[in-house]
Amino acid sequence: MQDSAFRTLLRHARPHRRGLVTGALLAAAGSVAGLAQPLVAKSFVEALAADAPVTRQMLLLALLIAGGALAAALGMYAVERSAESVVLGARRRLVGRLPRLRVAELERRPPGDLISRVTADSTLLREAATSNLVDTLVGAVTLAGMLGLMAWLDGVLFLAVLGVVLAVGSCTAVVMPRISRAGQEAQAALGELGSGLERLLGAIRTVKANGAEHREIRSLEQAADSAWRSGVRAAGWTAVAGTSSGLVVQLAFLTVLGLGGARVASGAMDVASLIGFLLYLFYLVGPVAQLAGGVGGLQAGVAAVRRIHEVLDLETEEDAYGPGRVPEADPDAMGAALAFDDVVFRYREDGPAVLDGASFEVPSGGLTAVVGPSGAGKSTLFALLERFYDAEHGSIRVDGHDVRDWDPAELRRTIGYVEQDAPALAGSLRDNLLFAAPGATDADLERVLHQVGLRPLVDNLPEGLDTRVGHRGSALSGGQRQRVAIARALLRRPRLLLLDEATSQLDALSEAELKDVVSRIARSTTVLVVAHRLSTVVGARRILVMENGRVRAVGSHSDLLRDDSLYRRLAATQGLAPETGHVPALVSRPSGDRPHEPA
Ligand SMILES: Nc1ncnc2c1ncn2[C@@H]1O[C@H](COP(=O)(O)OP(=O)(O)OP(=O)(O)O)[C@@H](O)[C@H]1O
Repeated sequence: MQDSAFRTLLRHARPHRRGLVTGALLAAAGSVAGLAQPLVAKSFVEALAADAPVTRQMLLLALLIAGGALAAALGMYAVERSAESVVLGARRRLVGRLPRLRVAELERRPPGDLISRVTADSTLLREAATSNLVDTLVGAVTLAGMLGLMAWLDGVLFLAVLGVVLAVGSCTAVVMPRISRAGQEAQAALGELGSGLERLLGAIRTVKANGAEHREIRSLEQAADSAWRSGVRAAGWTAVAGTSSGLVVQLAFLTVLGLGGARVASGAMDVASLIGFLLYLFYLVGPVAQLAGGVGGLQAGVAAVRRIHEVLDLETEEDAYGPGRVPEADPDAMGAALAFDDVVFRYREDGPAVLDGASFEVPSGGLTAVVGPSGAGKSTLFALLERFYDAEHGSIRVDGHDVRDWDPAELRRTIGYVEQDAPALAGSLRDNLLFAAPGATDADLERVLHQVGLRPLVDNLPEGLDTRVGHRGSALSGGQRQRVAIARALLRRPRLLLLDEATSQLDALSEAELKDVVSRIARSTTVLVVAHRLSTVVGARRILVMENGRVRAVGSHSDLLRDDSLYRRLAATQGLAPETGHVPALVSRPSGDRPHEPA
C-alpha cells in the first residue's frame, strides 16, 4: 500500500518532470555561480595588490552575481510552478471526476469530507511531489556517490560506516509509516471538520431554532482537536526521523575515529586516507539531512495521495454504465412510454427492499399520479428512472428500451425531473432557469415563465431575471423555488416529466393554477406526479397506489375510491368525501382534461 501510494505520488509528479529538472539544474547553476564568486574575488584582490587591471574580474564578478541570482530565482520559480501545477492537476482530476461518480458512491461520503480532499489534501501534494521528491532523489544519489568514494578509500571503514547508516536507517524506516498514518488521520479529521461545517452552515436556521449552536461548536472543536493531536503526533515522529540524520553522522564519526585511529596505529591505513575519509563523513551531513527531510515530507504526501485516490479510484457512471444507445423516439408519440416490470431495489445491499416487485405501465402522454403512504417507495421510482441507481431485479423500460441500454445522458435529456425539495442553485434566477438548457432563447424563457405563472414575480423583482436567489435559493419562497424548478425542467422540452411532490409547497390558488399547467403539459408529454395531496391529482388519467414498494392498485380517482381500501382511507383523511365521491370545487379538473382518456 505504502509502495503503491508512493508510485501514485510519482505519477502526479511525472507530467511536470521537465519543470522540476529545469528548476533543479537552474538552482544548481545558481549554487555553482555562488561557489565561483570567492575564487574571482580572490583573483580580484590579487590583481589589485599587483596593481594590474581589474576590469575583467569585476565584469566576471558582476556576471556571476547577476547570473547566479537570476538562475536561482528562475530555478525556484520553475520548481514552485511545477509544485502548483501538481496541485492543479490533482484538483482538476478530482473536480472532473466528482460530478461523474455514481449517486450511491457520492451519498456514502459526507460532502464536507469530499470538499476537504479537493482543497486541503491536494495542497499537501505541493511539496511532496516536487521539492520533497527532488530532495529524496538528490540526497540518495549524493549519499550513494559518497559511500562509493569511501569504499574506494578504505573498505573496512566503509563497512563500519555502512553498518551505522543501515542501523539508523532501519530505525527511521519504522518511524516513516507512523508519520504517514498520523498525517492521514490529521487529514481525515480535517475532512470531519469540513463535514461538520457543511452540516452546520447548511442547516443554520434549524441549528439556531433548536438552540444547538453550542453542541455543534463542541463537535467541530472535537474534530479540530483531533486534527491537532494527529498533527502533533506526526510532528513528534518527524522530529525523531530528523534527529536520526544527525545521529547517523555523529555515530559514523566516532566509529571512524576509533577504528580508523586503530588502523593507522597498526599501519593498515595511512593518515592521509583517514583525513580524506573524515572529510567525506563531514560532507555526508548535507545529503543525509536532505534525504531524511525529503522522505519525511513524502510521507505526508503519501497520506494525502491515498485520500485523493480513494475518490479518484471510484467508478464513474461512464465506467459503470458504458456508452449505451440512443434509441429513436417515435415522432408521433406524445411523450415517452414507461414500464416497471417486477422491480426489486434496495439502497444498501443488506437493507430492506424499498421496491419489492413493483410493476406498472404508463403509456405515452397524459398525466399519471403516484400516491401512497410515506416511505412506500414513490420517489425511489423516479430515482431509478433517472438511473441514479440500478435495480437489483426486474426491468425498467423507457420507450420500450431498458434504462440500462440507454445512454445515461440521453436518458436524462429525455426526462425532466423536479425533485421533492426543488433546490435552486446559488446565482441569478436566469442562471437557474437556463441551468438545464443553456441554449434556450428569450422566447423559450418567456413561454415557461408564463406557463408556470412566474411572470408576475419576475416583474416585481427590481433586477428581474438577474436577481440573485441566494444559497440554495434562500431568497425565494418554497413555492417559488418549486415553480423555478418546474420551469427549468420544462425548458429542456422533456418527453417525460417527473414531478415529485411538485405542489406540496403551494397555496391553494397557486396549486390550482399549477394543476392547470401540468394538465396542459400532459397533453403533449408524459407526466408522472408523486403527490401526497390527492386533491392535486384527482383529475389524473390514472393513479398508481403504492404500498411497501409495490403498486397495489391502478385506476382513476373514482375507480380507486370504489375498489381500493387504502386509497379510500387516503382520500378520507384528506376530506375527499369518498362516501359521496364528492370532489371540492377548488380541485376540480381543469377544463378539457378528461380523466380516463388521452387529453
Ligand atoms: N438515498 C437513500 N438512501 C437510503 N435509503 C433511502 C434513500 N432514499 C430513500 N430511502 C428509504 O427508502 C424508502 C422509500 O423512500 P421514498 O423516498 O422512495 O418514499 P416515498 O414514498 O417517496 O416517501 P415520501 O412520500 O415520504 O416522500 C424509505 O424508507 C427511505 O427511508
